Amino acid sequence: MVFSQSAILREEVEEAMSIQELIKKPLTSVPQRYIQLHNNEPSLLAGETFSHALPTINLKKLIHGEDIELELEKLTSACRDWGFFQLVEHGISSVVMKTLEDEVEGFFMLPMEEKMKYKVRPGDVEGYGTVIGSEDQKLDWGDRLFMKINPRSIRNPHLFPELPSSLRNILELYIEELQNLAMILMGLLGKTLKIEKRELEVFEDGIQNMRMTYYPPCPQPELVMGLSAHSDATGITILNQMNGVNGLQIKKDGVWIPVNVISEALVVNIGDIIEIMSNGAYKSVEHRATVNSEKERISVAMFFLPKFQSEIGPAVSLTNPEHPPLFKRIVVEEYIKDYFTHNKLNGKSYLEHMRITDDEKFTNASI
Ligand SMILES: O=C(O)CCC(=O)C(=O)O
Ligand SMILES: [Fe+2]
Repeated sequence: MVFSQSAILREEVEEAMSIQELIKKPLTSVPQRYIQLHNNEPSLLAGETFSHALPTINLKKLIHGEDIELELEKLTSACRDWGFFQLVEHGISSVVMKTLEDEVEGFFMLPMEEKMKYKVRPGDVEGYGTVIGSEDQKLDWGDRLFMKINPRSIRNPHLFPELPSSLRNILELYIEELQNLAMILMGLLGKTLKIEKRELEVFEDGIQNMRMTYYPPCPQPELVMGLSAHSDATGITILNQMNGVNGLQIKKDGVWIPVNVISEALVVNIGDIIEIMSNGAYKSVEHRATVNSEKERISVAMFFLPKFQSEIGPAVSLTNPEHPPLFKRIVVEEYIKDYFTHNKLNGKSYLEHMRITDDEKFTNASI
């Protein structure tokens, strides 16, 4: 009796942790906990066209092309007008991309007992499954593994080091390649913003986190959200929509628009920290992941932040009496701690919390 009760309990826990487990039973309607009313916001449907497509940036042309100034101009407007772009010719080989896709898919196909070894532990933000804050919290339609990756000393011993070795090996390679790519991009962003080079040094050997997500098909996709609307609390994020299934949407001028997958392209987006450092010249953009009724979607997002002990705030080279700082200065460690207690995934609310209010401007001016 005790055994069967605990078996039921385990099943319930596993269902809350994993949509893959939930949909093993025949399911014609979505359980209440997953229903999120998001359809009252205007959005473009997949077939509809938006007057401009998300910009595509060619990294090779940006570095070795014939007209680098023109490419830099394209990058500037992509960051300023969109906060998001597709990156092609990024230098990550097709073999690495394909191996990673197979290995990440392999992870989500592991039996539940295996994946539960990595489950989010009480009070933790890392691991497999959803961080459940309260009983009435709405749940997203996606199974995730979130891990801190760099510096190595912050790797959680029961997560990355314990992953199947073939997944770990390809991840090590991908993590390093993306770290190099992120630094190249950061340098280019600095150039377009005219931020002094040393102000971006905070990103060298900075913090790198990773979220792998498996979004199973859903019988009523219009009622759920794969990943709720949020902006990323990062410098930049590099997203790999690895199995070619659409689902990402970004909010542009108040309208949700779909980002179509371009084979082997990576999607780069500006996070809250670059919005702060650029003093609002580049803005982080709200985005979300939708799901569909036919095919699972798999993505890996890599997040790049400055070093723990560094301080972030509007770049000194961008602020002057005509352009006063719009955001507070804060040490990264503090920023991250506050983020996880204050916000989670909730629009751009955390960035707003960093904004210097009119009252504070007045107080500062009167000191
Ligand atoms: O899976 C996606 O398309 C979006 C992922 C994302 O935005 C995130 O992990 O922060
Ligand atoms: Fe995101």
